[in-house]
Amino acid sequence: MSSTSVLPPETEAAPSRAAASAKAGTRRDVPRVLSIAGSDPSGGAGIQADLKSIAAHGGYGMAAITALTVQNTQGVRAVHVPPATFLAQQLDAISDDITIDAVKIGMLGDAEVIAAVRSWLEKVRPGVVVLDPVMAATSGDRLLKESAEAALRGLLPLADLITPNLAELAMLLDEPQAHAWPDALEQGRRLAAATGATVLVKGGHLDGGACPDALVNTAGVLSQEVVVLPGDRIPTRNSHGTGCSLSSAMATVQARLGDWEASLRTVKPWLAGALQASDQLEVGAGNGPIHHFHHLQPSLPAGKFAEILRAEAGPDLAAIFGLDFIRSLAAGSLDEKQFAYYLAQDAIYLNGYSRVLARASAMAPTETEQLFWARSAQQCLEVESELHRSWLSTRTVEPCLGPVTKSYVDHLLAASASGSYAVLVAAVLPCFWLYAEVGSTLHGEFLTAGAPADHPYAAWLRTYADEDFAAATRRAMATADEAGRRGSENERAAMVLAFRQSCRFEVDFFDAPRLHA
Ligand SMILES: Nc1ncnc2c1ncn2[C@@H]1O[C@H](COP(=O)(O)OP(=O)(O)OP(=O)(O)O)[C@@H](O)[C@H]1O
Ligand SMILES: Cc1ncc(COP(=O)(O)O)c(N)n1
Repeated sequence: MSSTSVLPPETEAAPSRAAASAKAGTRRDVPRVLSIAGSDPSGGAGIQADLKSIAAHGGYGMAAITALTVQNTQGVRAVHVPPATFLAQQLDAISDDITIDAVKIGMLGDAEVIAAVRSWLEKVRPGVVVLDPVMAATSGDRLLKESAEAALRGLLPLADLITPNLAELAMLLDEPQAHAWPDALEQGRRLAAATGATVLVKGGHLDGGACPDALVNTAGVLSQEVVVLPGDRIPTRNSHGTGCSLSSAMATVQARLGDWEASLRTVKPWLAGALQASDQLEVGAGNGPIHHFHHLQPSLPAGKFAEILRAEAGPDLAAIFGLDFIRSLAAGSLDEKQFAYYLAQDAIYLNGYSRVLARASAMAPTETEQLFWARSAQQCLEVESELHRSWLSTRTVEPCLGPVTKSYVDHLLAASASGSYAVLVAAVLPCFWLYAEVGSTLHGEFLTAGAPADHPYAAWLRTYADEDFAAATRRAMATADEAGRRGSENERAAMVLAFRQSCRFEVDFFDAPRLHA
């Protein structure tokens, strides 16, 4: 974490329990997340938004209040900052007793509060620190005294992630505000270089229909120096508290995943859904709050989305069973050259598929799902090497990448770059599902025929009766069903499209030996 490198040696005191836990690389399914921020009694921003956002991402939320505001969706009427010593006591009371997996810092109000937070951070050194440098409310009212701006700048190197909007970014650098996205990214780079922290540059205040966000770093914690996540602007006035909600969600998800990119890829679609569903809340006449728990209102019952996918796959499954390759494999009359081509392409495909599943693991919202995809990715590589060791070692076949294999893997890689975990899960599903269906049908036919030992493909057909693979398939289907139920209409439509394209590739994959062997 960045604070390790910027803290002066004398502050490197005995690490707290929290720091020890972070150093050990502990990832928590239910992270304990502390928000240090101001109170918004109307519930849309500040501490109240943070606690909802932390809970929405499965964290255990805690709150130390820096300031009380008198505000609603239309504006801020007054601000009261209690003594900073009292805040310091609250912070100590929490860290004396509780291991803190992540901290989100929001409204700080004045320089005394900043000093109290600073000395607590230096003492406790939590594993994840997200700093949202709140200066003003959406309404324009100030939430940080101008005289405290220098103190806020001094706090930045203690953060792992800083999440300024365009105005805050400019203030922190003492530069004019950027209005074009490339200029904002340049400023993000300068802030990252000056602080050693990763910077989340937010496009919420850009003009136009796009609403991108980007992670910028200099410390090599991202896959690239700048990772941009594009996004469409959702036409709503209800943006009160988006910055608060985003930063506390990032703190929570980061404490679980330990990967800023994966965290943003999880949080950004959630935030878009929360903005999209904000109208349902009907709170206030000004800039209303977002719907933090929109994703907990599945519009489909359990199993329904899987049923929809099953219906979508029907024609492709029928097409597979009608293919010469499948019929002659079942009958034992398949040309050996075609079978060898199929095996070689399968090995190449599995290698690409494994990489895509590893990406699903990186994007998974829970550790359980992360583990499932990681195990599946590993199993692909094991099956690939088994293909080489036993099935391909006795055959002479050109190990070249066939056109269908290439297109199929390219399609999966595109889905993995879509930014949507749900779409990726839908895209990888047919390789589990259709393969399992084909396998169990062929295996059943083989058994019905008395499992003839002289069948030239008897050994291969027997591999189809794998209960572990059937269990993994059920798991992948349940994950897709869950992602579909929780997703928006648009996301479900994108899932169905990605799923159907993969089904089509499954058909083509089984037909490829006839055309290309
Ligand atoms: N209309 C919108 N449609 C989609 N995403 C949006 C919209 N407005 C803001 N966002 C997203 O909300 C997050 C907060 O961005 P913004 O630049 O508005 O920060 P902020 O000003 O700190 O937030 P706040 O509006 O709460 O003060 C970003 O992820 C941004 O992309
Ligand atoms: C206590 C508090 N903290 C932060 C904000 C900023 O949120 P927004 O810019 O969305 O109004 C706020 N309005 N109130």
